[in-house]
This record gives sequence, C-alpha cells and structure tokens, in this order.
Amino acid sequence: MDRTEAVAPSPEPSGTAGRGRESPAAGPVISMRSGTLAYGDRVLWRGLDLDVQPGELLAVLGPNGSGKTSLLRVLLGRQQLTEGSLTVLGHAPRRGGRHIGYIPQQTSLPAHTMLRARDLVRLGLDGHLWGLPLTRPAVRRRVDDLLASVGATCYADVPVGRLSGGERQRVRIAQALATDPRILLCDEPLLSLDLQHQRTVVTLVERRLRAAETAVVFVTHEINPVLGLVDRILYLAGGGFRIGPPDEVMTSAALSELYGTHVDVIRIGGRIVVVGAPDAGPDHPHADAPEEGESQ
Ligand SMILES: Nc1ncnc2c1ncn2[C@@H]1O[C@H](COP(=O)(O)OP(=O)(O)OP(=O)(O)O)[C@@H](O)[C@H]1O
Repeated sequence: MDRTEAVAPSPEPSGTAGRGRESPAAGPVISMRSGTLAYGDRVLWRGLDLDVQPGELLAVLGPNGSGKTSLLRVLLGRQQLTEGSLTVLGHAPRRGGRHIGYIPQQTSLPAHTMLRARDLVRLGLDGHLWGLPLTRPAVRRRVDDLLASVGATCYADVPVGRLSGGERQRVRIAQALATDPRILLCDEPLLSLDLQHQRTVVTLVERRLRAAETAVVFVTHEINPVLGLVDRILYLAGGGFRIGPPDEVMTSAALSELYGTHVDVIRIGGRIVVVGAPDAGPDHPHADAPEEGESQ
C-alpha cells in the first residue's frame, strides 16, 4: 500500500471559502480586543481586534519573527497579552483546554525513540483523560479511529522517529484531533512537506472544517496551498497587521503599506506571488535585505 495515498477523498469539492461567515449566530470562538504583544521594548503587534467564527479558517502570514507562533501561544494561554483582552470559547485562555487542538511546528525526533504513532495519538487523549472516562478498549478504539481518519493505520505501530515528515504530520493531526476540539491551531503544518503531502494535510484540515465546524487558525509561510479554504488572512509585519479576505490583504497596496516599502503582489494561474517583501520588519534584530518569495 502506498502510505502517502492513504487518505480518503474529501466528501465535497474543495475551494468554498466563507463557511465561517455563514454561522455567526453561534458567536466567535476567539475574540480579541485591542490585543498587543511586546517582548520588552519590541512590539510584535498592536491593537489587534480579532473574532474567529466556528468553521472559519484564518490564515496567519508574515515574515520570520513577526509574532505568528506567539499569537498561537497567546491563544493557548501560554503567553499573556501585553495589553488588551481575549476570550477563547467564552473564557480567558487557559493551558490544557481539551477543546483546543494544537499542531506545533515540526521538531525533529530522535530516530531511536520507541514512541510509536499510536502512543503519540494516545498522549493527545491522556492529557485530558480526567474529562473522558474511557475504558482501555475504548481508548484503543478511539486511537485506532483517529489513526484511520488520517490514513495512518498502516504505520500505527512504527516508532515515530522512523516516519517521514509527511507521515509524522498526519500522526500529529490525529493527536491534535483526539479530543474533538472546537478550535484547531496549526503552526506551519506544511513546512518541509512536498506538494503531495501538503495536499494531504490541507485535505485533513478541510475535512475537519466541514465535518465539525472547527475554527482553524493556520500559521503558514505559503498561502497558495490553502488559498481555496481561507476565509480571512491576518498578515503580521513590522509591528503592524492587516486582516481581511485574501483579495483585500494580498494586494500590492495593502502589503506595501504594511511593510513600509514597495511590495508587488502578482497573481499567476490562481497563485499569489509576493515580490520584494523584506524578510523582517525594520525593527527586527535580524532584519534582512528584500527578497523574492512566493508568499510570505
Ligand atoms: N518569550 C520570549 N521572550 C522574548 N522574545 C521572544 C519570546 N518568544 C519569542 N520571542 C521573539 O519574538 C519574535 C517573534 O517570535 P515568533 O516565534 O512568534 O515569530 P514567528 O512569526 O512565528 O516566526 P517564524 O516565522 O520564524 O516561526 C522573535 O524575534 C522571537 O525571538
């Protein structure tokens, strides 16, 4: 069996944006007002008003060091806002909430680790077992179901250190979905994946959006693989931000204003190419010369 092909097709065609805006009656699952995050004198972003609705996919873009991961940490209750207010599912954010699934940035695992794919997924359940009175057979069934849902059954018992980046990413998604979360936070889940594996990850996220109305905050350097799914983009750069539908944010005018320098946004064959965006804002300690990129 080709392990990279083991995801069943999405039940519906892809590319329908705007689901989150169809159910505003449920109210936002994330609500931030005038949010500012600074480390010492360095302001990453200031005055951020953000509502994320159930079933909405918010893509978070921006150069290295613009505060994308820090935003996820704030939503997870691991980092406090410097100013402003935030509720997540109606409460102040807190660590370990079972209604939030988190796919952290890929970190390398030692090749000799004995932790198997099913153990990793089970950890996603164990962290919350106080809320889930599951018997051992029920836990096993749940883990099997989660692995099957991401097409990872055939390597359930393989140590994760031996899995490829794409295989490991599927297992991480299964782990993040273990508690049936209402919010899914993804930190660059496409990083270092080839196109085929990128598509697999996007398909799994899309399925979750559609089947469960889970709100997704998707940090990425590459907007193109998720462009058909994105409701809005939050673009962070140089201590500022721009938020709105892709057609409003991904324009030369909007990004030039945000970066404070001329940036070209070109659309070719349904793809977006950003040319001339600096790697980091001028106040960033590692600010670099302008570079060409597909989408920052
Ligand atoms: N706890 C902290 N204390 C001080 N500075 C921090 C802390 N956490 C992150 N930073 C700095 O804040 C900046 C933003 O970091 P963050 O990881 O949020 O950026 P990012 O946009 O996710 O970057 P990348 O695209 O490289 O992953 C970086 O310059 C980082 O070094």
